[in-house]
Amino acid sequence: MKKSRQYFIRLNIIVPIIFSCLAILTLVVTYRLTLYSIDTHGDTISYLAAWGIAVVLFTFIAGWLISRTILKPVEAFVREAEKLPAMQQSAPEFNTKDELSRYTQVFTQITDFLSKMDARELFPEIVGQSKVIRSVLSQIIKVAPTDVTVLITGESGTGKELVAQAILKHSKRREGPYIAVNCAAIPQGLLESELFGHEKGAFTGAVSQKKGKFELADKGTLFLDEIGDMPLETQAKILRALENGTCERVGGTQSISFDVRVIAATNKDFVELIKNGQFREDLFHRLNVFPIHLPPLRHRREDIPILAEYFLEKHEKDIHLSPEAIQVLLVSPWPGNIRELRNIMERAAVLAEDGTILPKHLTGLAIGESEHDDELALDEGVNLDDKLEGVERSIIIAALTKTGGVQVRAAEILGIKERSLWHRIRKYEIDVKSLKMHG
Ligand SMILES: Nc1ncnc2c1ncn2[C@@H]1O[C@H](COP(=O)(O)OP(=O)(O)OP(=O)(O)O)[C@@H](O)[C@H]1O
Repeated sequence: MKKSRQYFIRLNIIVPIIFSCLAILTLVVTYRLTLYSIDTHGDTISYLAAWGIAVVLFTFIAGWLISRTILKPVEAFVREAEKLPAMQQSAPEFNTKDELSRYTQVFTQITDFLSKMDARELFPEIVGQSKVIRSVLSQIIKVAPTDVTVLITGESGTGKELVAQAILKHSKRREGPYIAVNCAAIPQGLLESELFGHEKGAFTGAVSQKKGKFELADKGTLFLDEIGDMPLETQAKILRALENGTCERVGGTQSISFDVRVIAATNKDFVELIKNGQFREDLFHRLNVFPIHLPPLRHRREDIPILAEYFLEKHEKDIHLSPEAIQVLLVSPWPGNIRELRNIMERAAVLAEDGTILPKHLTGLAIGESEHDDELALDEGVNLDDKLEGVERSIIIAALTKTGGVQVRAAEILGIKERSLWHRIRKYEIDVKSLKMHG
């Protein structure tokens, strides 16, 4: 049987071509008619008007037919999409708007849904649904498959190493070696020999030749943690090594090539370090190719209840947080960030005898020293509405976490109508499903 040939037609090219042809046709017909009327008839105006109306009608009908043909499959898609349970759950008001708004609404819902699904499926170990965490996940998706150097910044315990591992997991080098160096944990005198290796007898104690981390990470990834704590001389050597793709072992003369992707992290403020002459600006620029910043937990309080439930899930016993405990967690300053939250939850899980964590079980938490000042501080560019919305969002998430995502009960707790809660859930883009998952 003869195979029929298949063509791929791009709508965004074909539609403008069709309409351009129609416009050209209209111009040619009008021009011809004008000439014809002037040559043969005295009553030019009525002839022109009649033909003009005919041409306009023709163009309109042709345009309508074309757009119907194009929009028919779109309409069918939107109708089918609206029937999906996930869509009905999140948007029961599709029929209220005009056609264009309806299409826009459905497409926004679908893309939103897909992006969340994608991120959650790809990074199940990174918990959180704040805007900032979603933006971090989309940055990871973009940068992971490339060989670009990544600089992760953020306070201690914000998840920098977790993010570095997520990048590695989704990179082309995931099968290659992954070498992590904590630059702050290695004594200054030993750091260079750790990074670049040393030859036998290079210094007292160098009883044999040793490969450096750059060499060991060849064809893989080198994670330079706490890079802000690196001494200036080592910084100069790191810069040279990164620029040239080669290094020399301490006490050696031979140049060793390496093919390494660098991910660096620090909890220090580079602006301060550079200003104080503690960090080389050129090395900073060499590392800062793709920056990812992880804000402290107190700046993304909406993630606290989900993270807390996530850490409790790991516990064998069925343990839940009381609403009072959630409120306490929400106002704590969290200087140790997510690491501190994890530790507090682990301790509370042991202390909660009947499976419910109460405020008294949250031992070691800085209650009363709440850094509300941090949140409510009148820093430059403060926006009252944004701050209030952040607080409102956190309270709604706390209620939804408590009810395991059941909106009727959450609305009761909050003393608002279910419909009003639904509107707020949409406004703040709260992912109720993930609360069900972790609740
Ligand atoms: N978004 C998150 N979801 C789940 N667990 C998290 C998240 N962020 C951090 N954690 C957990 O918190 C702990 C601390 O994270 P991590 O070691 O990555 O922080 P860090 O920023 O590298 O800290 P440091 O600067 O002190 O080295 C780890 O147990 C990590 O798994």
